[in-house]
Amino acid sequence: MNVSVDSLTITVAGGRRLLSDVSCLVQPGDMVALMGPSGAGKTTLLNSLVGRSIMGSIDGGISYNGKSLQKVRSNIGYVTQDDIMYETLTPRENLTFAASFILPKLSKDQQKEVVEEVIMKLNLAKCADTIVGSPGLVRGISGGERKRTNVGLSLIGKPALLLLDEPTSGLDSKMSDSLMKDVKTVAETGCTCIATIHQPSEIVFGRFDKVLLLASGKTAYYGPIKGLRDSLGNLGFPCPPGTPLPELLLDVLEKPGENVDATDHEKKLEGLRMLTDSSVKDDTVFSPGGSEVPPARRAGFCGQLATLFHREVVNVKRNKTLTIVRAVQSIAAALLIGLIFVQLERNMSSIQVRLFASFLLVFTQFLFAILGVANAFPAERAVFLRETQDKLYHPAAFYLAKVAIDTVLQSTFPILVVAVAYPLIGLNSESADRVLWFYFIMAIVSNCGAGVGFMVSAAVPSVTIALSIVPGLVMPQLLLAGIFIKVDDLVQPFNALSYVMVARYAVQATVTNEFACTAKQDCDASVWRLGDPNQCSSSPCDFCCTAHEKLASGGICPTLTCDDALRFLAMDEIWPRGDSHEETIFYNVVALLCLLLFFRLQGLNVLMMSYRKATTGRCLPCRFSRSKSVSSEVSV
Ligand SMILES: Nc1ncnc2c1ncn2[C@@H]1O[C@H](COP(=O)(O)OP(=O)(O)OP(=O)(O)O)[C@@H](O)[C@H]1O
Repeated sequence: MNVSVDSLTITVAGGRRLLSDVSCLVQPGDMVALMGPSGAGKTTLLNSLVGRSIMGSIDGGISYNGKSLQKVRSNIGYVTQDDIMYETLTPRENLTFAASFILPKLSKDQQKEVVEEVIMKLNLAKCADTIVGSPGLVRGISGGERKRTNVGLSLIGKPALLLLDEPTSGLDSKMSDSLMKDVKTVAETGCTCIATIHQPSEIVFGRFDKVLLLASGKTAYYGPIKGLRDSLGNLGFPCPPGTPLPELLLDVLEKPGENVDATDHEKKLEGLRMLTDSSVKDDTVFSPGGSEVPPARRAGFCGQLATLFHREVVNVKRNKTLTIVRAVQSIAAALLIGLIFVQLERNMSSIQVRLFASFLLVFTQFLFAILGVANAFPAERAVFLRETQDKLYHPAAFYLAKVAIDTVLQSTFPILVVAVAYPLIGLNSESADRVLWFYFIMAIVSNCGAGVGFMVSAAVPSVTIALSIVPGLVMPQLLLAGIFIKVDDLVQPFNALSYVMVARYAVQATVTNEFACTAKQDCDASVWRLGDPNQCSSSPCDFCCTAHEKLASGGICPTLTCDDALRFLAMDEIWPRGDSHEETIFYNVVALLCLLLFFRLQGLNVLMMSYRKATTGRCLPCRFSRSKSVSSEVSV
């Protein structure tokens, strides 16, 4: 692909110019090194070339075979500086999933052939079936192999333009040379390659055809590398024999030392710029050209969804430890709560204790779910942002696949909790309905926790930030659930806030479920309200009084039936409430489902905002943005 950068100027707020009148023409098959001192504008230029988030006004433009970026975006491969990929998958699996997104028209066998070709081209055969791993955490492939896999992900679609951001950073000289040799092989197939590079060795530098030198956002030189050492010598720059050319170039761009005449140095730099100008202004070179590049087709929404779903299943299977930890956590919490509240008596004091036990079970599910997601998603967020910026799939497809698998997982853990804690505590098991309702409420709470966790972790870039936000979201659930103070007695705005608390509806539903008993025929209130506390255990009523309780209540047991218990807990004044226990449970479950839907939709909203922010520098779509600044995607 032919890339023509024409007087590109990027100005950010405050009038600072990141790039100033940068021009160059890169021909198909050229391998160009983008060099300059730190802060010279290399990354800014590379980001502009791929339309990544740049806040500022852009003058001039970039065309690709004479076309705009939008028309050719899918033909551009961008290798980010960080090797962002699924660490639980092998290089072959990462490449295979990429092929499913990028080459949907090809059969599975043809996609496999492309993957194998990339593996061969990048010398990945030896490590193709080893887990990528995470440096310092999970042993996996080497740094160089990760880097090559990262390059491979961009090569799957056979891009016509390959942009690499510091591909050799973190690699030793041997690995760097081996990688750039591989990139050269790609360039030789006609792919235009542009790479930012920091102090390459002479051998690595020699693999490039041209160099674009930037200094303070301006072009210092653009042209062939061959003969450059002689040109520098002719211009009067000192070129001691044996000094590597990249080092010489960076020295040339550095501010002159005290012993050097600044005007003379500036004159020499101008001479270097003149060399550039002669090649850029050459009409024959600047004419739009390059072979026609057909736009690469991406998979449709359903195809994306199927691949993402498959990848998520594999990812969850590989991340077994996380799932096991969450399961063990659920069982341990259920066991602990079950043993603390073991086999509650059916006396008055147990009424309040049943409320606490139900709340604790609900609360721990919420907490585990929110923490689990907030801990795990930020690592995936980086992959999501890279892949959506490369237009591999729509953010909604990613979210749907993720939510589908997550819903199954989040609904599984409460089974363990109910199986362990319910019989241990001796909660209402009058009928199977009671147990099923309890499980259903726990499952929704767990999903709500995951929904909130997702909203947080989709918004922020790191686990640390996500985890520091979580307590702020969990505390209100604890305080406004109606456990410590009845929700009706809460002062404003806490009362209003309690209407959006998962814990409020979960407690109301589980407590109503617990005290939804069938009235006992043999319970004669007139007898048992004044009855002998010593016979408490033989009371035919739902609840009886101990001697202390009777004494404290003035010699009368106020609570005998399940309905009395609900009145005692002020559950007869809750909102929402139906005419029967079943209706009340149902309405509270509907409220929980509404909250769940809200969290899940907000999760998608936050994910879309993160995607837009990474792509265009704005959170809102263009039609909602009042900003006058132009993003690279719009103007380039
Ligand atoms: N959005 C922005 N607003 C203001 N200044 C910015 C913005 N983005 C980048 N800069 C500044 O622009 C200059 C060029 O940044 P850039 O990242 O392109 O440099 P670089 O040549 O890639 O540097 P390095 O080699 O250190 O990565 C830097 O001084 C940077 O601080």
